[in-house]
Amino acid sequence: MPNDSHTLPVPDPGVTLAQEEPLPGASADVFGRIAAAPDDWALFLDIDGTLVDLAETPDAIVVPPDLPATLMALSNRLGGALALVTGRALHYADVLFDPATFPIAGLHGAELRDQSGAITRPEITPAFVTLKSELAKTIKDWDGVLFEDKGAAVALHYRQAPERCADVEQIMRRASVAIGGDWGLQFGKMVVELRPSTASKGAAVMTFLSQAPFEGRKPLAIGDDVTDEAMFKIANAAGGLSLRVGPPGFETQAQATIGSAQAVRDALTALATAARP
Ligand SMILES: O=P(O)(O)OC[C@H]1O[C@H](O[C@H]2O[C@H](CO)[C@@H](O)[C@H](O)[C@H]2O)[C@H](O)[C@@H](O)[C@@H]1O
Repeated sequence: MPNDSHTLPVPDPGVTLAQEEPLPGASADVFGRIAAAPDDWALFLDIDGTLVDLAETPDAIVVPPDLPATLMALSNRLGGALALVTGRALHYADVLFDPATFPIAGLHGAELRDQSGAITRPEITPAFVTLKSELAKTIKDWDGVLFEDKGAAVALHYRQAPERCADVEQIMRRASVAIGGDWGLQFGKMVVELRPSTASKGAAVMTFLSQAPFEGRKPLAIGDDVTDEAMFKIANAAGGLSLRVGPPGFETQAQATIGSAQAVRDALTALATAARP
């Protein structure tokens, strides 16, 4: 009996080309290309602002109940070539998608767990532990400023106190000078972080691409923030595709944009459930 479901296009969730002249290999039909050849592609997915909507605080995000299973189905479809690449600490990200687990890079690439489950983690020095506790003490009376201890990284969030932006930047710049070159500043959405200076989402994507089951596949990187630019660059250089979540018009290395985290989820769901060609 003929099965022509593979001829049904994967719905285009509103992908917009970032450039007037698309880069070679870029296409508005990003997800359709993957649906047509799932064995050729690997997916690298940011979490906050990409898989889940941004929220007032890091703990207030809502993971849609069907998202872990959707990602697992998609991972199976791609032969396991799906990795999360996040600024969150690895253990925190795992909890979000429990019981599903994936290869993952945490702390903007400083931590990495590969397909075999092997984990690499940066050292947390006593000096960094002391610095974190001094930061926590300094901001304890700053209403609305949140301290996020991520182990080998630390974040100060000012989403609930935007008027504290300059104070947060200043204290983190000072902390960066105090701790020295092993840690670097990472700016993000209403947040300033100190993360291991070797951390790079681009380097993490490169590491994954050198290993099974990612090796030999073209990467699609999807993200929404400054930290994701490094993985866009690597995905482009590797002959893959890159999508930035948000409206068009931002300066970005991404080849195209997609409107929202909801649009990303819809596209991934369609991809996970589309019939195999
Ligand atoms: O690389 P990502 O997976 O996008 O992680 C980046 C940072 O995400 C989290 O902070 C951001 O999301 C929060 C929840 O929506 C929001 O309240 C905050 O303002 C955002 O900056 C996370 O808390 C950080 O550790 C990540 O580095």
